Amino acid sequence: MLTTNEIIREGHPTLRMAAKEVDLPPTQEEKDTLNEMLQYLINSQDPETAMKYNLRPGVGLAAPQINVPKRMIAVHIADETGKQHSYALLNPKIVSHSVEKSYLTTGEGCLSVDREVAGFVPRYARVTVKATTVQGEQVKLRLKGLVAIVFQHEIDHLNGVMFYDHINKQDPFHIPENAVAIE
Ligand SMILES: OCN(O)CCCc1ccccc1
Ligand code: NI
Repeated sequence: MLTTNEIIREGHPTLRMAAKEVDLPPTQEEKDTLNEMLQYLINSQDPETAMKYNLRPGVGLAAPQINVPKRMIAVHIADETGKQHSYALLNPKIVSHSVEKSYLTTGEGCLSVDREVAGFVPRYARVTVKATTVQGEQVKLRLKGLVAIVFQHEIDHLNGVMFYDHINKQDPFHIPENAVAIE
């Protein structure tokens, strides 16, 4: 089972690499890895399991974070109605996005970053993502709100981008032009 120890931290070169597209259909090993990434998120959000295995909670995980430079991401997150959504995706791609921006009012963190980095991270308010699920189906997801932010954070990892790369150096708490604040 994946634990937080397997997550590489900033400074590790893999976090700054462009991850490689996964040839379809994925190998059994690739499917297992992606399912383990999703299971990590589910475990990390269960208080008992997180306590038992000392798991740092996360809502998303990208394969480069476990030193696998492949274009695979997992997201496990509740929406505003409290409904849990799980995604285990191969080769996710943002195919279109809003002009409008959004930002998480708490700022962002990262399982690969063992420090607080203050500041707002400008994101697209809405994104359309095309991907292949671990079960092999093509999906087209139209996302907004927190899940849209998480997807952008994860897809950034596939391109060697860290959340703090987006923070305004002159004014970290600069609010992007008429951006949507996500609590
Ligand atoms: O790459 C995922 N990971 O480092 C866990 C944190 C996920 C995350 C946290 C805040 C805003 C967007 C995404
Ligand atoms: Ni991250």
